[in-house]
Amino acid sequence: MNDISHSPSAAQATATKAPPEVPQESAAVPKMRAEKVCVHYADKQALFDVDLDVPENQVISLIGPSGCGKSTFLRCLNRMNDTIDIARVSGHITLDGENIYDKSLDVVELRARVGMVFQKPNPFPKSIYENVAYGPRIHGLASGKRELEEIVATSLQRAGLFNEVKDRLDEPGTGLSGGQQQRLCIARAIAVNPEVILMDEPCSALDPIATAKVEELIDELRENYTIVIVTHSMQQAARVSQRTAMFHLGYLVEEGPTDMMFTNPTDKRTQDYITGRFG
Ligand SMILES: Nc1ncnc2c1ncn2[C@@H]1O[C@H](COP(=O)(O)OP(=O)(O)OP(=O)(O)O)[C@@H](O)[C@H]1O
Repeated sequence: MNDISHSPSAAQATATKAPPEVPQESAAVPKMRAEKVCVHYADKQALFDVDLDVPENQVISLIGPSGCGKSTFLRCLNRMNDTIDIARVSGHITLDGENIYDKSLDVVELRARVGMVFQKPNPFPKSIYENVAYGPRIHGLASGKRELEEIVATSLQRAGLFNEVKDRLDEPGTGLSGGQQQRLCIARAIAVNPEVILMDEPCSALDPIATAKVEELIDELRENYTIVIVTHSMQQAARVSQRTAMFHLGYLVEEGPTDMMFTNPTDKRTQDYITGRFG
């Protein structure tokens, strides 16, 4: 991954314009920042010079037609593309200002800080308890059995699942309903204290009631976590996210407050996509 020099940030530009006598408020520093991110799968380029800020404690939706690169971009944020042999990533991505592609960075640690929830709920073939306890145990987050039990209970509570499973924690996670399994996967992600949660179409395999529960949960989680969600549902993007980024053919078309993106997008491709003309 190359570090690329870049032009002054918007924050710096704004700072230049501020009257000198007014104390400058520090501009909101993004939790994550992507600059000039390109991804190739072998010879095929899937992302072109993507610049995107991920604001802290907000939900940002990535939208766009199938194959436009949303999941590829999402996977850049916790280096999941490293697991794809033919994938090559260039550009610069930071988490709290730190280059996540730095050679000295521990990728396991990064993936604990930037957790991921996948399209299809994928609990381990273990008990509900073990699904949640596994991460904290391998990351050494609990000093003993009691503390581990507390982490499991708190994570299940935060994922809105505790009351439904508290009496059967030793039953298999795979025995839960699809929606419960997805909330279990969210509890598993939360259990290792992430700062950012990446969600790749987390509701696409769920029915409307389970979807509503997960959406409600996403809204609650925003208080403590930064969330990036890939979704095909315009309604879902509108319901859960404060900001929306529109991708098309590997390019980031535009990004802005969700209500603006859905009522007054500046790019015709966004307009066409949200009105169902393609995708
Ligand atoms: N593992 C891979 N190997 C080769 N090409 C890939 C791989 N993953 C994605 N691609 C290609 O990269 C491009 C972007 O795919 P990506 O899955 O990121 O798009 P997407 O917007 O998330 O699509 P969808 O909405 O259908 O999930 C597509 O052309 C896809 O075929």
